[in-house]
Amino acid sequence: MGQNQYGKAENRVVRIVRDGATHHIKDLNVSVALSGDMDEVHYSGSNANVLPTDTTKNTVFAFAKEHGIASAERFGIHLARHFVTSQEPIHRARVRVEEYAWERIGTAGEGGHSFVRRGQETRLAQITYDGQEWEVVSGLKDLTVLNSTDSEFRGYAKDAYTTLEETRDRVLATSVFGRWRFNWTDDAQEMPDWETSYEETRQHLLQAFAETYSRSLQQTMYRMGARIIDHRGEIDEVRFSLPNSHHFLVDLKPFGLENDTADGAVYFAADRPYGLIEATVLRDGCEARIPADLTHP
Ligand SMILES: O=c1[nH]c(=O)c2[nH]c(=O)[nH]c2[nH]1
Repeated sequence: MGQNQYGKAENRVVRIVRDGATHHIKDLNVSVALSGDMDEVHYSGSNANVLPTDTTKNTVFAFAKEHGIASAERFGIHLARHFVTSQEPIHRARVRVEEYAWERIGTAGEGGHSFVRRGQETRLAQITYDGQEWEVVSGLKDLTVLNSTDSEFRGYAKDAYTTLEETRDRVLATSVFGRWRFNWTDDAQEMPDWETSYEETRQHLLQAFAETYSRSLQQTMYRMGARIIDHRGEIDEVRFSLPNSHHFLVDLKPFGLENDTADGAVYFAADRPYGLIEATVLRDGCEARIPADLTHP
């Protein structure tokens, strides 16, 4: 018997808090994975150590009511602690959360109960607890960004199969899948403010994307990670997976039209294949722990 885990995946929990006529919404997709003393479950079929996945599902919904959802991370911490400390055979809990953002329609008060889904990105959080140490990895996916200039790609290695033309002015676009690991690992440490941390980290990432004069997506990506490490002391590791969403200049010569970047051009936005540029950026002295090929949930 090798590594094994079980739990209920993708519990879609929506919590509404009423503050008079102004309502607040948290919309999560929560996946629980438990592991521990489970060999017999697989060998003999004894379920004595198995807390049903149905129970883990119920716990997610009950905790949303009992404890509220201050943040995806806080909620995941509550759940992981509960499973590991209340069930002797469970030695480790991993809670993955996707959070969907809602934006108020109109002002709080009159339109205080009307929301429109904010489609920019999905927020991610993964909380792992083994009874002693915490690991919190937060992040986001599907945050699509584009620079319409200040991006070049030239001076690269060439061989017999190279046809790509060098460019000093291209569109740089990607859909950010980023994760970052916190150095909060112990209950004795002061917990970060998860909501502020998320908003600020997201902002640093966007700012670095916008402000970097790019010689490659690799360089831009490194700047995004380095800016987070420089400004957010609670984060030790950032991992990015960035598709290079190629925008090719269309050849319009057959129609007697020049299609030149300098005075605004027409591009073909190709969806595949795409370059896939990935890296981990680390604080000095820290080790990489976010698996390179981790996907969600
Ligand atoms: O930013 C880029 N990095 C690459 O490694 C690469 N390769 C390529 O064909 N275009 C690009 N662009």
